Amino acid sequence: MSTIAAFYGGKSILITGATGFMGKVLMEKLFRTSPDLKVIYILVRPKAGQTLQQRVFQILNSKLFEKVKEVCPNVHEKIRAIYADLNQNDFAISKEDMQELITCTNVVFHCAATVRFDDPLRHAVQLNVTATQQLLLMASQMPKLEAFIHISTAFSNCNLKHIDEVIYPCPVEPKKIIDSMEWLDDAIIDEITPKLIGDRPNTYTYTKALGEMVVQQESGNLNIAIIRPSIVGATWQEPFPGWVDNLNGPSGLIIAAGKGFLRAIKATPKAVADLIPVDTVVNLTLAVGWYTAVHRPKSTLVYHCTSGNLNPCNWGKMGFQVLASFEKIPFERAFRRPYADFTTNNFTTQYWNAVSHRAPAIIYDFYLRLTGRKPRMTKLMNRLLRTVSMLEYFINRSWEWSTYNTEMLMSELSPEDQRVFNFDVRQLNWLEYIENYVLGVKKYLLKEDMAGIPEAKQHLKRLRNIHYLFNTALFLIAWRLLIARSQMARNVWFFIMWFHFFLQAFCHQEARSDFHTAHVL
Ligand SMILES: CCCCCCCCCCCCCCCCCCCC(=O)SCCNC(=O)CCNC(=O)[C@H](O)C(C)(C)COP(=O)(O)OP(=O)(O)OC[C@H]1O[C@@H](n2cnc3c(N)ncnc32)[C@H](O)[C@@H]1OP(=O)(O)O
Ligand SMILES: NC(=O)C1=CN([C@@H]2O[C@H](COP(=O)(O)OP(=O)(O)OC[C@H]3O[C@@H](n4cnc5c(N)ncnc54)[C@H](OP(=O)(O)O)[C@@H]3O)[C@@H](O)[C@H]2O)C=CC1
Repeated sequence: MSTIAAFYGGKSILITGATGFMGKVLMEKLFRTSPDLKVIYILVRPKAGQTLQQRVFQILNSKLFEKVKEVCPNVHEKIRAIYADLNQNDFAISKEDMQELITCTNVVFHCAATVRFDDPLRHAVQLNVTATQQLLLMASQMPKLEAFIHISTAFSNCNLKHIDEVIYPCPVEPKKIIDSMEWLDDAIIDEITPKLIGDRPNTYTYTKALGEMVVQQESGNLNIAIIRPSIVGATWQEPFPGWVDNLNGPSGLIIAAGKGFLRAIKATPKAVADLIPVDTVVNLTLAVGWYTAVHRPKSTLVYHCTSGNLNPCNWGKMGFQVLASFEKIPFERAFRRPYADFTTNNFTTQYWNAVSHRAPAIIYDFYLRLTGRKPRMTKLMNRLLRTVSMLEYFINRSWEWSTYNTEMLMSELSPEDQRVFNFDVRQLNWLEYIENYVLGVKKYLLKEDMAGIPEAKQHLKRLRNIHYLFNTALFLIAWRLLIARSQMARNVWFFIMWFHFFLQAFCHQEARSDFHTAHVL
């Protein structure tokens, strides 16, 4: 019998962010491994016209929860959705609900956050810092509380190259930031944001760092731990491989590449792709909950949930494998054939953006106009390129995260716990994982049927033929109109062709050698 699973038996557990990507997998695993737990309280807000009950119903009836319903048929009785908005004072929780939460909760998992990179500082502070402070205040009044687990990110200190499992101070105290958000107006906040975030790339990483400081300062007598996952990806094993339900991290780019919208990206092939499957993060989180409650470490321990130092993969290898997976598992109705060029300098990035992204979008919009339809591709492409530019910071650098606490915890687990709550990322086979990831994106995000694969392959063949035809036609028209008529045009044309092929050869050479070395590495 697993000691960790037994620990959660009979417990009342409070989860924030339970409707999010990680929160759902956390709930699923808890119900599946500890079906005798007493209750899971989840703080939920109504969203997109759905009531709390409708949101919970949708989660419990999703594919993710199929196995849970077998082992815990009364799961809907054990989940208690509490109306809450983390942006409001006291989270807008009713007095009765608050009383119940304070009296009964044994373990808190704080997963809620805004994970948007472009959130205004005021909003990111409210959710990632102030809400954490308020939750800690609530927790300090819970007489039965055994552990409080805070989910942060491995990138909260991405301004450093080597990151230890410690809480690093920020130059301005979180309390001062929280206070200033109350009286500064939006224009001033926007003006001081770059100065406050300093050498971090966005408000997300900055406010997650402030959130950790708040945890340290407000911990009081609580048993607290912080988990820092890196880039959280689809499930590796549990409840089944490849499950994913949002576009964050690599998932959105996998779609953009598979549908042929994104064919080149500014990424360093040799940089470490520190991806971590969501079920690995959840297993570590549950193990940390148990360890913190039972062993009560004297100080707040930080656990890095990363893959880079134990089982490194790089972006070159990942891109290569994603592309290889599209051969077997093509997406339906692709705009162009999937292709991936990794470039490392701004000039080639601009070149590919113009030639591979913007030009085809303009031509397609022209075609839509000609056929009496509304053009939309240029707008879509601009949004995609904006998204890609926000992710570039993370795919052109490598970080080293030490994992002493995580490894220490692994050695503390019984063989049974190591099996049931496996977070040993050394066992992960990247090629298999990425193929399942692409399959999961197709099935669970795009909701495409596997039966459509032969037709998708046919479509890609047609696109290849259109591509050849288009290039040949373009060449013949140019030749007929210009080249045959004037010597000057001929010279210019030969120069352009030479320059184009030289650039292509140069870019391919650069991408290929990086790709090759990265793949070999
Ligand atoms: C040549 C190709 C090779 C392909 C190889 C593929 C493998 C390489 C993968 C590389 C991945 C690198 C990922 C690095 C991530 C670092 C994560 C750091 C860890 C964390 O702790 S953060 C948690 C994760 N958070 C995020 O990922 C949030 C990122 N998203 C945002 O901040 C916002 O969505 C963004 C990007 C600012 C866009 O905002 P906005 O313009 O307001 O638009 P929307 O959010 O409404 O979305 C617009 C549009 O874009 C789609 N979308 C959203 N996110 C992504 C995404 N990550 N990738 C692609 N597309 C995305 C969204 O669905 C919308 O589409 P519509 O069709 O509805 O318009
Ligand atoms: N995904 C990743 O790559 C990584 C994530 N992390 C961390 O993991 C944690 C979970 O992330 P993830 O699951 O991916 O994020 P999601 O964006 O999928 O989920 C965020 C959750 O927070 C909830 N939430 C946001 N605002 C409010 C609010 N005002 N009131 C109540 N609930 C709110 C959301 O609720 P709703 O459904 O109503 O919007 C949702 O349940 C976060 O702390 C994040 O920083 C760390 C590293 C990487």
